[in-house]
Amino acid sequence: CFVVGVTETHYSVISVTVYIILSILSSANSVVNPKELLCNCVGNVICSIVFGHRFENDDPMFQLIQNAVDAYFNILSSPIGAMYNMFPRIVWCFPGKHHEMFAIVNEAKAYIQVQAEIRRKTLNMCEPQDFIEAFLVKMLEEKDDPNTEFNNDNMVMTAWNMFAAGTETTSSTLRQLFLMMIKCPHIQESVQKEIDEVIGSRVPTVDDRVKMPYTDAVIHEVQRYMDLSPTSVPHKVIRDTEFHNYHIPEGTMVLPLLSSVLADSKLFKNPDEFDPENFLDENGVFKKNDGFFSFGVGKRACPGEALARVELFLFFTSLLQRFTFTGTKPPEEINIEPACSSFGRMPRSYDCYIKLRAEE
Ligand code: HEM
Repeated sequence: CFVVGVTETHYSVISVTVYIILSILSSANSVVNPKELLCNCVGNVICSIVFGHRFENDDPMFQLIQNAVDAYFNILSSPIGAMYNMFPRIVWCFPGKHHEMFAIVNEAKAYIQVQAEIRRKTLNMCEPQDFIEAFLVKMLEEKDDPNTEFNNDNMVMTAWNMFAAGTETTSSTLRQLFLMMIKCPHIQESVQKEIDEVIGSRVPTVDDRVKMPYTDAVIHEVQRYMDLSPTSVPHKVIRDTEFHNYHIPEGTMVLPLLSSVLADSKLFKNPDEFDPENFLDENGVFKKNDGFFSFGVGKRACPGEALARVELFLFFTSLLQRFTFTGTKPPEEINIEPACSSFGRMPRSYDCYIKLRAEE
């Protein structure tokens, strides 16, 4: 099956980074809200994987997908979304914005389907070029297996899931990362110092991460502190289960409370504070922490973790290598506490200056 290796991912991220840097350059030194910029670049990484190429930001098909993801998250974060998650059949019968959301998500899925039809005609079984082609190859290989999961519906759904699960999560984390840099300029300076020493002016690579414990610790700590998905996603117990003297009957819905671990004072010093030292030992070496549950844990943990970690590292270092982020108000007035929605904890909207470091 098509596996997105680190190298392919790396090149997708880097090619998208060039565009984001160019977009920032055109608005450097003026006030910007980084949301659209970051959503577009993360969205284009998923496009590179699913469709095999990136889009211009004003491409109508790219905008269709971005709007579908946006509508999906707006509903997911709203009370109607929370109600729909619990009582889908009842809420479906009521009028409301969720119907508009389903309509636009269906348009995005129809686009994925059209792209699959185009690829079906010229499919090279030996060299799939993107996720859709790889899925089609698997469908053909397993066409005689009555139990195969590789069918058309699953192709469309998994491609859409890459957008739904892999864009807002990563771009929100990036927004929170840069917000923390604005709030804590001394931390931003230390990250930039490490970038200058380890990477200099060349293009960052994933291999740099092991040589950059401080930067890695900052990224981990931002993820821990922001606690993007406090209750993870609901799971259902598939058989009667005994767990720590509790009997959990088959069919029970279970919500893993990731926050209870991410904010455990036995695992993290001052868990309510933002402190990269949580992931560093006394010699400044990166220290793994078993309580880092931002991507969930176990068999159903996030399958996009490796991709997300590459994106966070490469976008963060590529941008701080060239730019410094500063706020439009003094750091002490900046609220870094993520806003709670029914879906998760999202960074607050903010404006900032993105200044070229060469001009500092
Ligand atoms: C910073 C970025 C991300 C965070 C914090 C994150 C976090 C999570 C969490 C907490 C879960 C639930 C795990 C569980 O049920 O225990 C999850 C599931 C999932 N994530 Fe991510 N994720 C991120 C990025 C991505 C990316 C980039 C992709 C794919 C391109 C992705 C695809 C998925 C999918 C498909 C699931 C559902 C897995 C299942 O149901 O078995 N995620 N993610």
